[in-house]
Amino acid sequence: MNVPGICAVIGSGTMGPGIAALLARHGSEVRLNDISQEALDRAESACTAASGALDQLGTPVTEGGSVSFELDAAAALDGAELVIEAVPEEIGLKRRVLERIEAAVGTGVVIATNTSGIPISDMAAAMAHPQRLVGMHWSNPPHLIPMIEVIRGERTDPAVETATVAIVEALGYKAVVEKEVPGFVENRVLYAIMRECLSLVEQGVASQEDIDTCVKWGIGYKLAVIGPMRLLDMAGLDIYSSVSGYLNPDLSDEKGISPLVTKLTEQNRLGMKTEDGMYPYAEGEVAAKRADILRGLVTVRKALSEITPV
Ligand SMILES: NC(=O)c1ccc[n+]([C@@H]2O[C@H](COP(=O)([O-])OP(=O)(O)OC[C@H]3O[C@@H](n4cnc5c(N)ncnc54)[C@H](O)[C@@H]3O)[C@@H](O)[C@H]2O)c1
Ligand SMILES: Cc1ncc(C=O)c(C(=O)O)c1O
Repeated sequence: MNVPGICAVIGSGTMGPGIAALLARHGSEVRLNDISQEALDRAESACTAASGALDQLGTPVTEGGSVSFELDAAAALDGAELVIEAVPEEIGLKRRVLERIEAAVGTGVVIATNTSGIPISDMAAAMAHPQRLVGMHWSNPPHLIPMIEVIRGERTDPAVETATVAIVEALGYKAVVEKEVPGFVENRVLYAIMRECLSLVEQGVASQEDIDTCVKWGIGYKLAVIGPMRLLDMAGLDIYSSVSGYLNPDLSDEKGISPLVTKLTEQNRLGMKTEDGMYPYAEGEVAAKRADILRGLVTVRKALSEITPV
């Protein structure tokens, strides 16, 4: 299976531009749509930056690829063979957008949602043809993280799941096929880590800088090479039993949103997008940090590819 010739990406915030840039790199004519002209203007430079990162990575260019920026959803959807929905994580909004998408495209078109973890069946509830909705959960930044979760809802046609896996593989990425649970696999694991880290900061156990250092060098580096299930074998299951016996009852089981995150969000301190969040950012620092992160991810991915080809 090749990457579809015409793709529409609906929503061009954090995720849309990187997704579009990767599809275009693989030869697709991509229409990136948003309701905000400002978001589309920002998306143009984000696509250029994503394309630069793909150059650094050495991802070959397939002839015929392009990205166009469309305020008009109907124009973006016209002739699309694959539609990827990437609007904000709000089920009511996603349902409305999906209804509009399915009214504009043929019944054979795969409609994928990049939801971070809303069950696909919940989103498909209002669709006339729910068999073509599939979860296609990209990881941020989507043009560099070479793994996509593919999630079938109760009414997703198995052929749509198979076609989505084939598209992921045609992009040179790994597909992880899952049953639907809230958060899917990646965010269940990531949010378990983040819940514990936030709780440790809130309790004053360590500074957030030291927690970042501990996770990057102590856990992140190791897990990138071996994965948690293999790490159990490396550590010894007897050790895991002893430690988890006293540790699990002490871990955070916070059911709500972290009080620290709630406070910052109420102050509109949302992170890099508002140039203030867990960390403050001086003028120009966000662009520099983003460039450092992209450079770091390219370097690490090249190194990891030598031991585990994608
Ligand atoms: N940010 C991440 O790290 C990340 C990673 C993986 C998945 N996701 C998921 O991807 C989706 C998008 O996330 P994001 O971070 O890119 O969000 P975002 O808020 O950065 O961007 C969403 C964009 O959608 C636009 N939009 C809103 N309504 C629209 C409509 N009706 N039609 C077209 N565009 C519309 C907004 O103007 C905005 O530019 C969410 O479901 C999110 O949970 C996010
Ligand atoms: C905080 C956070 N939440 C969701 C996602 C993905 O759905 C990511 C990510 O991909 O990095 C994330 O960092």
